[in-house]
Amino acid sequence: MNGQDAEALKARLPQTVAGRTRSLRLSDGRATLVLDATGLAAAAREALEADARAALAGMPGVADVRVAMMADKVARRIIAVASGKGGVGKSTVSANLAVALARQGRKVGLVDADIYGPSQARLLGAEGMKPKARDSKLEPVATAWGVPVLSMGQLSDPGQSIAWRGPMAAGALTQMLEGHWDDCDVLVVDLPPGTGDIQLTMLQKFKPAGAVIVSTPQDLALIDATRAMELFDKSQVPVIGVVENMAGYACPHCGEVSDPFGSGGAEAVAGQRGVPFLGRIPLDMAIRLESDAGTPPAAGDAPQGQAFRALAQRVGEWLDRGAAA
Ligand SMILES: Nc1ncnc2c1ncn2[C@@H]1O[C@H](COP(=O)(O)OP(=O)(O)OP(=O)(O)O)[C@@H](O)[C@H]1O
Repeated sequence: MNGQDAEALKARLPQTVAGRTRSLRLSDGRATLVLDATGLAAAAREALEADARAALAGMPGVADVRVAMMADKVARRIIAVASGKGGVGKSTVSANLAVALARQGRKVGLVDADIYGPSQARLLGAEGMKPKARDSKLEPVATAWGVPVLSMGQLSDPGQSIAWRGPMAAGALTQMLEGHWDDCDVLVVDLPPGTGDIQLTMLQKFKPAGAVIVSTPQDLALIDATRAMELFDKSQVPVIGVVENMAGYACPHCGEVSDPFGSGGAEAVAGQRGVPFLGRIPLDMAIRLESDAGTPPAAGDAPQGQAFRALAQRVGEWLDRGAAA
């Protein structure tokens, strides 16, 4: 082994590789390089490794190249799904976004923080399953879709109406977010509508990496969506974009598409605020029926899952851009 030779090789590495080099050894013509891939998305990691191999292979005294990649534990990123108004389909979007992101091969968990109507256990077919506690932390409930879930609904008995007041709700949110999420690197959080205590706890204690805003095309929903965006802006949480739900209704009998709530409003609002428009999800009977049955449309390949898969594609690209930055 020759330390000086290794130093000479290191000096000739391109800057992108040198900046991530943890160690480089040269022994009997074999260069062994350890790279720090912390925070890099898969494609960026592969590109880094290819650059390193190409650079070392052409250097004097190198007959063989070994590259090892290591990464510090990547911080878990929270995606908050929010709306200004109730009933716009925020829970449906959260569940399907989480399932579609998991289908991309990501480790995704779902937190249902909707104190007014926790519905994630039903949407993911995990109704009646109670999380256990281990080392005084909650163990998320596994679902058939590879997305573990913790929900406000699981923390109270079914049918028991709980008046979650501020501190109690904030405590429950904290318990859920501090659960055993193990290898989940993305947590989708279904927030209650509006701008109340849960939102404040979320923003102050567990700052989300970004927020997805759900709105229907109605004017009223759009005004409220703008308010929700302002809250995230004030807290310097980037708005990943706006989704328009229940846009366009295809009549199951004649196929004619109508727009019961108007159309295009969410895209216009996104444009005004300079945030991306993430797409339209049609008002589709199949979405409601599958959601009620606990089989999220995004888990299948039928057309009613398409808009959710497209949404997850855009959110996934946003996550990868953040990871590579
Ligand atoms: N694109 C859609 N097509 C058809 N039905 C939908 C669609 N999106 C949501 N729904 C239905 O609308 C109802 C309300 O949706 P959801 O519970 O997701 O809304 P929410 O915004 O989370 O409501 P809340 O604020 O009450 O929690 C549900 O019955 C759901 O199945």
